[in-house]
Amino acid sequence: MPSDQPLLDPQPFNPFSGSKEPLRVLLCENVHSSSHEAFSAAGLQIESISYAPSEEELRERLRDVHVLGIRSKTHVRSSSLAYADKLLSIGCFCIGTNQVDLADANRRGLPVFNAPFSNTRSVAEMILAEVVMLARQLGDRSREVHEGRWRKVSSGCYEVRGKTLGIVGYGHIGTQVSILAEAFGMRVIYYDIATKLPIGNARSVASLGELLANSDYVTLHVPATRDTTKMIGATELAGMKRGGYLLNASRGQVVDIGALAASIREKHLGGAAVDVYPEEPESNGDQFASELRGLPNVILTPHVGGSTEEAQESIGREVSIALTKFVTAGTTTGSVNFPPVELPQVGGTHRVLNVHRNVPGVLRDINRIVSDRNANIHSQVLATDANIGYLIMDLDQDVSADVCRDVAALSTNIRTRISN
Ligand SMILES: NC(=O)c1ccc[n+]([C@@H]2O[C@H](COP(=O)([O-])OP(=O)(O)OC[C@H]3O[C@@H](n4cnc5c(N)ncnc54)[C@H](O)[C@@H]3O)[C@@H](O)[C@H]2O)c1
Ligand SMILES: O=C(O)[C@H](O)COP(=O)(O)O
Repeated sequence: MPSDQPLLDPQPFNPFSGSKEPLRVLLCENVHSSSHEAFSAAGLQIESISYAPSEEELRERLRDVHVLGIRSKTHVRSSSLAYADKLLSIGCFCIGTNQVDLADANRRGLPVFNAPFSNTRSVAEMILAEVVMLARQLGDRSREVHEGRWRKVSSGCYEVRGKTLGIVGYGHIGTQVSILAEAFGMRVIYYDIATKLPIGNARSVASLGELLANSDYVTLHVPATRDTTKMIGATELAGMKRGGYLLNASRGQVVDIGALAASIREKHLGGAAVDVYPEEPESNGDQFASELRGLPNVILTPHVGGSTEEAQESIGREVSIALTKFVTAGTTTGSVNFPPVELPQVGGTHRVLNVHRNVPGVLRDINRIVSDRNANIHSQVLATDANIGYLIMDLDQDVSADVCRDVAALSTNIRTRISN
């Protein structure tokens, strides 16, 4: 059972990061081994598992873990974080971070990192491949020939040249898809809630409805948010062209799967390519159930949009470097839920890292502690957001442990440690 000591209470100085206890990293969901280099160089001990642990298993494992690495399927909720006494940081070895309670991690002083670009191109290439596969019904033809059935047909099969691709969410992936689609001779329109620079000849449209009504292919590249949940349901599908195609490699909850299956069965849509689902199996070999199984011209893939050797290798390096920079130097640049701080360390000093509640007077209290110890601050930087303040300071080595202990005892303290 978890201890009843929630982390939001001011903690006594926990010297684990300044002591000789080895730091441990838990990597879930087959995070690429390219991550090991940075972790090993920083002296972290690595444990890897191939699956997404359940909430209960994660809570148990987190008791003894300093750094957690996950991909898109491991849910990290407040109920797990509440008792993760040793945890310093979380790395999402992917783009999406909706699987982590980012606000709660922020309040607990835990920066979360991701890899915002490393699998972008892989997703975009898959989408273009699927546009052609849908246009030519290649998924069905391939299955038939595998089954020994020879069906050479042209009816209902088209070129993509001159057709309109509608992109919902014109961010990193959406713009890459836009470039590749134009190279194929497609017309591109897009809809985004933010004003975005059109790439090439792409044109923005004013509403989702306008995009759906004017596209032969609609591809979704939005993040999982409250607004994008079931953003494509029965009404939106009915608003698409008869014979149009829907592609979803964003997040499962963006599309109402029942409505999509009905639209295909009723032959309103000509096909769909789906990579992500509201419920996904936790590991390879698990059974997968969906209303979409067996429907004509529906390509189903097991959330592999970002699963290429190039992307995974690059993500492994990028996120492990960000995590080790945070563990060793407190750097939070690139974190998705923390104020960005990066400070070159002054030689011969110890670095104190403090996360506190963002209320007036904290810096004054901390500087008074340093001054009472007759210590010299070699460098100091503070950054804040609405909830927390994040402070790095380099101090004389002989006073750092005392200062750290006193700062950790402040009522505003969330986490304080010495990185080295
Ligand atoms: N299938 C996969 O393996 C895979 C791989 C990588 C990413 N993804 C998913 O793709 C998503 C997009 O990735 P990205 O790197 O392009 O993200 P991004 O943040 O660069 O772009 C997302 C775009 O969506 C826009 N947007 C947000 N809400 C919107 C709304 N309600 N309506 C219209 N536009 C909206 C944003 O303004 C932004 O331009 C990720 O959040 C992730 O969930 C899936
Ligand atoms: O958010 C992402 O980058 C994608 O959904 C890929 O996630 P994965 O690493 O679990 O394949």
